[in-house]
Parts: sequence; C-alpha cells; structure tokens
Amino acid sequence: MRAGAGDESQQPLIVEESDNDATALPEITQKQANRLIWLLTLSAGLSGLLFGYDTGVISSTLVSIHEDLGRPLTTFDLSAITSSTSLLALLASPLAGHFADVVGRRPVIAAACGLFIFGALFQSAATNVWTMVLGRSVVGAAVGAASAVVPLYIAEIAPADRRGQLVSVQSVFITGGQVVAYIAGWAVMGRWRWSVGFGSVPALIQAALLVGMPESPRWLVLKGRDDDAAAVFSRLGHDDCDHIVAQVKHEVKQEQLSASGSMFKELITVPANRRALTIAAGLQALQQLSGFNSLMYFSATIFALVGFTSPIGTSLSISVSNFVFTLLAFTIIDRVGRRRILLYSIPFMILGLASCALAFMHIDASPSDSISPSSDASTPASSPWSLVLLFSLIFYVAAYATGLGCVPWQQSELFSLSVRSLGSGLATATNWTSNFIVGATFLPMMHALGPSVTFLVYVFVCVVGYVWVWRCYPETKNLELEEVKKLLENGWGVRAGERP
Ligand SMILES: O[C@H]1[C@H](O)[C@@H](O)[C@H](O)[C@@H](O)[C@H]1O
Repeated sequence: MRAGAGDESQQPLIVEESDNDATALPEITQKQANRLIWLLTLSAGLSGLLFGYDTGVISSTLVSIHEDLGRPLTTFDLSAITSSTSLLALLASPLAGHFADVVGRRPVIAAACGLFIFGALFQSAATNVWTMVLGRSVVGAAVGAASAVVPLYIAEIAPADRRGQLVSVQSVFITGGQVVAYIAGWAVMGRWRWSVGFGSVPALIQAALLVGMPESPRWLVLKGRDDDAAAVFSRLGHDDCDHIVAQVKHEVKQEQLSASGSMFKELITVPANRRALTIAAGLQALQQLSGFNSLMYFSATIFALVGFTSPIGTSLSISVSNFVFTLLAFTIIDRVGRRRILLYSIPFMILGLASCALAFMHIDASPSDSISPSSDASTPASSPWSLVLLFSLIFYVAAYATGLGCVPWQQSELFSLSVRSLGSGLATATNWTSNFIVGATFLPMMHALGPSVTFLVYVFVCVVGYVWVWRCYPETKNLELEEVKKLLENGWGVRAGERP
C-alpha cells in the first residue's frame, strides 16, 4: 500500500515490455519512474518560482518606477499596485480549485502559466498606473491558481514516502524565486521593465515542459478513466497499478454514496472533510498571520527605521535565510514529519519574535516620521540593539522557513479525492486573505501600537497556533492519500497518527 517509486520491492513497471529481460529491467524502469516524478515535480514547481519571483520583485519595482507611469506614485497607487496581486490571488484560488475538478489539474496549471507570461509582458509595457494594476492583477490570478493546484498535482503523483519532500519543492522554488527577484531588482539598477518582464522566461520554459506532462492519475480515476489512470500510475513506478486504481475507485465510490449534494456541502457537512478543511485553512492562516510576509514586504523599511545604512542589502539576509532553511525543511520533512517539525519550530519563532520585541524596546525607532525604505533614519546602526534585532529576525525567519513556511502547502493530502480540489482552493484562499490582512495592517500597527507591541501580537498568534497544532494536527508522513482520509474520520486523529 505504501510502496513508492523508491521502494526496493517494486516489480517491473511495464510488464509487457519487461517479460524477456526480467533481471535488468526493473532497475532501469525504476530509475525512469524516479526521473519522471522529479521532472514532473520540477515542471509543475516552476509555478512556485514564478509565485516567488512575482511577489518578490514588487519591492524593488516600487522604488524604481518614479514617474515612468506618467506621474509620481501616490500612497494609494503603491497600495493598489501591491495589493492587487494578493486580492486577485485570493479570488482565483477557489475558482482554480473548482476548475481543477471539472477539467483536470493539468489544464489549470497550463492556464496559470499562460497568465504568468501575459501578466509579466503586460506589466513591463505598462504606461500608466491602471495598466500596471491590471498587469499585477493578471499575475495575481496566476499566482492564486498555481498555488492552489500545483501542490495538489504534485501530491497526487508523488509516492507516499516522498510526498512531503516533493510537495516542498514548491516552497523551495517560491523562496528561491523571492531571492532571485531581490537580486534581479538590484542587478537591473532601476530598469524595472526588465525585471518584471523577466518573469515570462521561466513561464515559457514551463509551457514547453507542460506538453509532456500527464494528467493526475487520481483525477483520471475520479472521471472514470481507469485505463488512462493505470497507465500513468505505471509510468510513476507503482508496482500494482490495478490495486491502486481499485483503491482510489473504492474511495470515490464511498464518497459518492455519502455525497450530500454539492461539493461544497460535502466539504462542510462530512465530518472528516470539515476537519480537513479546518486544519488546512487553519495552518495557512497561521502561516500568514504569524507575520512573516511583513518582513518580506517591509524588512527594508524596518532596517531603515533602526538605522542600517544599506536597508535593501540588509533585507536580502531575510530572503536568503528563508530560502536556505526551506531547503532544510525539504530535506527533513519526510523523516521528521509535518506535525513534529511544527511542534519543534514554532517555539523558536516565538523566541525570535519576543527578542525582536525586546530589541525594539531599546531602539529609538519612531515609525510615525520615518516609515519609508528610502528614508535615512537617524538612529545609528552601531547600536548593539539593532544587531540584536537583525539576528532575532534571522532566527525567527529560519524557524518559520523550517516549519510554517513549508508544512501548510502539504494541504491537499488532508482531503479526500472528491473534495480535494475545492478544499485546497479554499485553504489557499485563506492563505491569500491572511496575506492581504498582514500586508495591510503591519504599517498601521507599527504606527498605532509601536514596533514592540506589533511583534508581541505575532508572538500571541504563534502561541495560540502552537496549542492548536498540538491539539488538532495529526502526523501524515508516509501515509497514502487514501489512508490520510481515514485518520480524520473519527476525530482529529492525533493519537492514531503518532504510530512508528
Ligand atoms: O510558503 C511561502 C513562503 O514561505 C514565502 O516565503 C512566503 O512569502 C509565502 O507567503 C509563503 O506562502
């Protein structure tokens, strides 16, 4: 049941072709299957790179536009350009979930890819604020659709014992894309049309790779295309394709028997589905409300505020740490497990945030008069508390990237097949809604409450989140998707998930 592509006990994959060479072929075909799984994961994961790039590039773009859009940008223009992306992402993700169910996962990934290309070129040709907002919105729709459907597609093609790692490829690509965006923004030295237009390049590569990408075999079973599904499972290295197709079919049949009408109703009324949605959406909300993206968007502002002479350069340390520790998560997630990673890492996030709050108490930072990355704040960077702040932020980011930055994107494994696409879409929409809330409230909170209290608010969110994860999030490592569903049937499944 848990045999994956890496399982030593696997049989020859393409039995008809392997009959006359039973000794050599299993190893070769196993390698081919592994290679295919990686290729598909990387092809789909390119959407993550675009997600990271397009969300990261905005910070350097905003400070480079000057009057290129026909007039100097007002604060309202800045907010409209920035928030249009997350707003469209939050609208697009449930829609993408719906379409992934109706037309399949692959066409939605392809549509997002097209939008990434169009949005990047449209932005780079923008002549006024509103065409720029339109370009950012198109990219937002692409980011929303991709972030809902790519982890779902990868989870459905991945072998159980490597699913955590393969789904985490998306997080590695997102954070890598953010680093590339920071560097590209700096390298083009103000020629923002180049840096935003560059976003079309990985999308074009992805468009070429999509040609050979098969549809998710689990979706094929859902649509009654069992032979096609068995062929894809076989290419993915499953030893007993008929068995796994039968297993997925059994799940589909059971769900059809229990189906209470619309998919949304089924998601809300069936207890296991409701629990899955609560966990998936809760983890996504926690990921965002714990405040990380306030650093992604405003770390340069914070570093200017406390007197660093090169705030934009210093803020690169945030995105690089985020990337490096996401790589760590990618390496350990299937060994340590999702739940355990969160229970180990959230306390370190709390420690990092609390020590930021402490450092701010000793720094004379008054956001009311210097809340802009370009302002040269008067507090000298030589203050040891500024360094304490920098290291605390990096510490917090490292803990975030190892756990909460990565784990919530495993969301689709929690849902049973019949509601998986809608559930993933709604959890992704929760991510973007919370992202929007943090982006919109961080600076006002810094003004109204002061930096220390603002960071204590994030401490509070993490403490509540920790207790909730401990009570409600079961371990899902190494389970087949069909087994995860069973965990949530009679409760949160925390005990049942904690077996060796
Ligand atoms: O998992 C990603 C990653 O942590 C990114 O760095 C962050 O900007 C995104 O909001 C998040 O969803």
